[in-house]
Amino acid sequence: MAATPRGTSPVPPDVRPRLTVLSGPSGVGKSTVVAHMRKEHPEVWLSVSATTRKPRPGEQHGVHYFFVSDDEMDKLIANGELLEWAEFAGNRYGTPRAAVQERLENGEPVLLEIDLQGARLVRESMPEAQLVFLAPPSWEELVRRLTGRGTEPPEVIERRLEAAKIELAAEPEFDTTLVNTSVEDVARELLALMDVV
Ligand SMILES: Nc1nc2c(ncn2[C@@H]2O[C@H](COP(=O)(O)OP(=O)(O)O)[C@@H](O)[C@H]2O)c(=O)[nH]1
Ligand SMILES: Nc1ncnc2c1ncn2[C@@H]1O[C@H](COP(=O)(O)OP(=O)(O)O)[C@@H](O)[C@H]1O
Repeated sequence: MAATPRGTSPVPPDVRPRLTVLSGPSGVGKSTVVAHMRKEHPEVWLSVSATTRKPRPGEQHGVHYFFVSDDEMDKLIANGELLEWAEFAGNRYGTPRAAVQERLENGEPVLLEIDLQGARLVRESMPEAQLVFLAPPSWEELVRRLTGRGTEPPEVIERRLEAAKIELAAEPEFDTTLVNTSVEDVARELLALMDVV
């Protein structure tokens, strides 16, 4: 057996990707897939983002998002408390740094559900992260889902569909693409990618 050089750990480094980023256009089904996955595997930790967007009916502070004012968001950014942040369709969204770091230091898998700009920033700062793109079965189906969700007025849907065109074009930047035809299948595939099952 080869001697272990002094100062290095005899335990091989854990090369499994511990940070997974899930991105994809608004309405593709990211939240639905993640909720399904966590119902069966509550041990999968999802970062809760801060946002200046107003809560939708049923959304809870600290569960779906930390809903913050513009001033509070300014402070989070200025104090370096966000791992990344981006403006999306007129609101700002950011990932609180401390909670993510704590989990990664404990070797726990971490999932971020963030937009394309955020995914690019994570890739720059943490090249070991795996980037997963959730794609719709078709453009028509994406429009149907976003419209059918009924949570945004028409002008907001328009803005999100404009952003979706840019996001769909960026799919080749991602390590893996999952097509959201079946929520159950995608949730299973995502768990496997995260090495949870
Ligand atoms: N960069 C970044 N994007 C985020 C963050 N949290 C959420 N997002 C993204 O912001 C976009 C809009 O989110 P949201 O308003 O909840 O709409 P939804 O994704 O259509 O349900 C989505 O692409 C989210 O993935 C974050 O912390 N950072
Ligand atoms: N595989 C699927 N088949 C049919 N409808 C879906 C599927 N996944 C999600 N949906 C529906 O599409 C809409 C948008 O899903 P949501 O999870 O809110 O998307 P996102 O978080 O990506 O914005 C919701 O009404 C949801 O029930």
